[in-house]
Parts: sequence; structure tokens; C-alpha cells
Amino acid sequence: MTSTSPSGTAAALAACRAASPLVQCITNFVSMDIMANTLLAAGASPAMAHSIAEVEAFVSIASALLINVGTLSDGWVGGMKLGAQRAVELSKPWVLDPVGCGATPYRSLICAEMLQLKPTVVRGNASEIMALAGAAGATTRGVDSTAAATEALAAAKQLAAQHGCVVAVSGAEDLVTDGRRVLRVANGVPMLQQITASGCSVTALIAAFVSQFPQQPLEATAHALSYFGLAAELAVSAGGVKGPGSLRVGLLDQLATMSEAEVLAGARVLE
Ligand SMILES: Nc1ncnc2c1ncn2[C@@H]1O[C@H](COP(=O)(O)OP(=O)(O)OP(=O)(O)O)[C@@H](O)[C@H]1O
Ligand SMILES: Cc1ncsc1CCO
Ligand SMILES: [Mg+2]
Repeated sequence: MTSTSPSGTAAALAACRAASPLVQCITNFVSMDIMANTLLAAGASPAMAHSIAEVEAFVSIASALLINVGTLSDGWVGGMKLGAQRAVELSKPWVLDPVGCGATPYRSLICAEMLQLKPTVVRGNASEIMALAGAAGATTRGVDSTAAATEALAAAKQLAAQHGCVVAVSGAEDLVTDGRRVLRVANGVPMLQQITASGCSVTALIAAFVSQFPQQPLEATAHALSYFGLAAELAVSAGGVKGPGSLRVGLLDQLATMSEAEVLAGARVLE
């Protein structure tokens, strides 16, 4: 899986389905159901485990760790930090979703502290990435973005270069950068924004894909975003999507049933 072509996306998906990586998720209450189902549909094996009492042991058996601060509470932060540290010690990828960064000083502080713990990938919406980078003029309204992905590109590049990670900004076109290269992912449908935790779920998929290609986190991240966005496109083109409720169902079905031919025809990762 070296290429950014549709065959790269197909190879990444095939690897995930074949290996069924165990993805440990320390995530918010809103996202738990759809995130676990998204990972299952992609052939991965989700486990939602956040207790500080078991987090280190869990990371040692997981293929990747996802940390999402969506329903942040004091009692969870210790486990998040210990999990991230253990993942780094064991050279396992860990992926940060800085939900609502910028909405409150506490949230921004915890996100900044997590960033110091060397995530492999950070994925957020434009407002979150701009706030995380401390960009001038960053505004936010809770967990939804008030900016377009393109507005966050400079912030994403700066974060990636400064922290040695891959940064993905979701939006109409997702942007993925390692600070030098920028990949654009032109899959998805606008209605995904009306499914809560769709972004959270794609971040967990990124963890699953990166676990299979730890030397190529940039490409693996883009392929995960492409596969997820394409599933939403296929759900709409199959008919029967009347709104976000039926899209949510169709999305999971398409993630589970997507064929190699559909990936080859529809994946759009551009450099
Ligand atoms: N305008 C758009 N057109 C097409 N796809 C989009 C658009 N906006 C977002 N998406 C897609 O929707 C998914 C979620 O992205 P979004 O930016 O809404 O994440 P988020 O704000 O972190 O979501 P959440 O916090 O609810 O999990 C991604 O796969 C993204 O590519
Ligand atoms: C709505 C919401 N609130 C905290 S986390 C979350 C899920 C989408 O990010
Ligand atoms: Mg989000």
C-alpha cells in the first residue's frame, strides 16, 4: 500500500478486513455505538475501554489506540494519558480526536497536553484543528465546525511539522498532511455532518488502517477517510436515504459490503 490511487484504498481496506485489528477506544458516550459498529463493518475489532486500572494492559493487547475527548471529564484524563504513554512505549499507533478543542479553556488545555504525548495522527474538524494550533481567529461553537477545511490547512501543516504527526482536517474535501505533503480526499456527502459522531467514527477507522501500515500513516489516514466518505456516497446512490437516520444505517451497510470494484471506481485521494 504505497500509492494514493484507488488501488491503495482497496489494499488498505483489504488489509484491515484480513487482519481484524483490535482497536482500543477511549471515546465519548455519544460515539460509542456508531464507532464500534463502524469498526466492525470495516472488519476491525473494537473495544471501548477507558478505566485507568486496565488501560495499560489493554494497550498491550491492542493494535491501535483511539483517544477522543468528546465527553471530557476529569476522571478520564489520567487513563487517556497513561494509555497514550503506553502506546508510545510499545510503538503502537495512537490517534487523537480533539473534539470541541477551543470551546472551553479546560478542553483546550487537555487537548494541548495530549498533543505533547506524541499522537501518530490527529483528526479533527477545521475549528478544532485551528484551535489546537492556536491559530489567530480560531472560533468554535461546541463540537461542530464553524470553518471550512481549507481555512485550517496552514494550522494543520504547522501542527504536523511541530509535533511530528499526521494531521487530518475533515470537511467537504478532507485534508491530510505530514507537514510537507498534503493529500486531499474528495469523498463524502454533506449530510454526514448531521450524523453525530460520524467524525469520531472515521477517526477510529484511521486508527485501524494506520495499525496495518505504521510506516505510512499519511496514506493510511487518507484511505480511511476515502473509504468512509465513499460508503456514504454509495448509500445515497443506492436509494432509500431519506435523511440522517437512514443514511446512518446505509453507511454501516456500505462499509460492510463495499467491494473492491466499488473502491476502485469511487475512491478519490488526490495529491
Ligand atoms: N461538506 C461536506 N461534504 C462531504 N462530506 C463532508 C462534509 N463535511 C464533512 N464531511 C464528512 O463527514 C465526516 C465527519 O466530518 P465532520 O467534519 O463533520 O467531523 P466532526 O465535526 O468531527 O464530527 P463529529 O464531532 O460529529 O464526530 C467526514 O467523513 C467528512 O469527510
Ligand atoms: C454531540 C457531542 N457532544 C460531545 S461529544 C459529541 C459527539 C460528536 O462529536
Ligand atoms: Mg469531531
